[in-house]
Amino acid sequence: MIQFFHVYKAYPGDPPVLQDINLNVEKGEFVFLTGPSGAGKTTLLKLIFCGEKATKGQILVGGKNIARIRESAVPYLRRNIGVVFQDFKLLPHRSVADNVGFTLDVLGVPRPEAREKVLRMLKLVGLEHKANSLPLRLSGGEQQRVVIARALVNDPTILLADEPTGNLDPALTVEIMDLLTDINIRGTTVMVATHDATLLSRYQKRTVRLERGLIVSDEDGVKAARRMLV
Ligand SMILES: Nc1ncnc2c1ncn2[C@@H]1O[C@H](COP(=O)(O)OP(=O)(O)OP(=O)(O)O)[C@@H](O)[C@H]1O
Repeated sequence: MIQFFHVYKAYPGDPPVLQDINLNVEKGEFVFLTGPSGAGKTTLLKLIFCGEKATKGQILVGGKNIARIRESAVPYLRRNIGVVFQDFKLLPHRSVADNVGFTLDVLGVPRPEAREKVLRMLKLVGLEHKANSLPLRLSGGEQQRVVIARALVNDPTILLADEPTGNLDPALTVEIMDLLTDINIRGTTVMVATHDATLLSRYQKRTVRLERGLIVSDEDGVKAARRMLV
């Protein structure tokens, strides 16, 4: 589903942010991406949805080489990828339903069909009763669930989440992680960047660790959780 072959990313004048990344994520997998601040987690996720371009190497997403993709083809790629990033904020003056349905509006999906999809997504994240509320009237955890519903409304095959529980207390963290696990069980390939060790040991998923732009380990869930305990 997602394959990296000898991928490098460097910004002009700086040492590489990612170096010789080789990674294979199968359809339906759940993968944690971890490592210290500045290790390159966000950058790696951005490469997958063409938020950044690789300097060198090949990246296949659903079999397509996206390192060489034309600018005009990027929106088509993104239809298959849901993104939960801190910098993609909710529109404060639009209702929860409008926020979730925004992409469908842009894509020209007919209103009744869009409405049905939005309600299905809000139900999935347990917020159908908040469809007409404004985002700021919701708790932090509820807002994050709206962000997840927005990322999923177009039925993407891949969900990328960058520190999705970053600002949440432990109870809400569990709520969001359970939701992501549920989405994964339904068939979506999920990648989550986090430096929260509690998440890694609690959820026991495949864990790829980055340090200074290099993959230093790639372990299945049980092994990764065991390592967290020593
Ligand atoms: N647009 C940019 N221009 C120059 N350097 C950048 C740019 N974006 C990221 N970097 C650098 O790339 C490195 C990796 O950043 P990245 O955000 O991917 O790390 P991260 O592991 O996600 O960190 P954090 O956990 O703090 O979010 C950092 O040193 C950062 O300063």
